[in-house]
Amino acid sequence: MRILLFYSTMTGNTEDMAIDTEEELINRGHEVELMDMIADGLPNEDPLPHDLLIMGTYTWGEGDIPEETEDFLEDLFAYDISGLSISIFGSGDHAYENFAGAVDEMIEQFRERGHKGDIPTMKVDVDEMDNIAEDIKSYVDRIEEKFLVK
Ligand SMILES: Cc1cc2nc3c(=O)[nH]c(=O)nc-3n(C[C@H](O)[C@H](O)[C@H](O)COP(=O)(O)O)c2cc1C
Repeated sequence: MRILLFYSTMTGNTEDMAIDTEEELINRGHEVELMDMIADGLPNEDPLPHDLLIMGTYTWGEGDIPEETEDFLEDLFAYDISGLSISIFGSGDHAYENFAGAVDEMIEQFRERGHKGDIPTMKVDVDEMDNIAEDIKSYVDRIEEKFLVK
């Protein structure tokens, strides 16, 4: 599959998850473009021709989507995303009431804009960040089960 993988990060956890996910996807033969939501932004071209759009975000405030992820979504929602294959992951901290709440908020926003398909997700706690290999493998398993046309 041709995959666009975007992430936003403040202290690097979500970036680490994005890099490991990219590596796992490449090892399985997929073509991945890894991009930073702030530094790279959404390409001017229509993102729809890609087979899959994966987005990673941290959570801010009280379960909120960080501003840079919001800005990215605003650009993305200029397109008709209703039929887009998407997946969302996030890093969070169970010390907060709303664990990785930005992931759920993002799903809500996609639903509000007419996206009806399944959205595979992965959430990882800051304390588990040193040991994410299994999380990443099972996440990519679920992505392939859902989207890979055999
Ligand atoms: C001010 C602040 C608010 C946060 N709020 C939440 C939250 O509501 N839920 C959560 O799961 N994590 C919350 N976090 C934790 C971050 O999402 C977590 O540390 C994450 O791994 C940071 O990702 P990054 O390293 O990619 O920037 C918050 C962190 C800060 C500094």
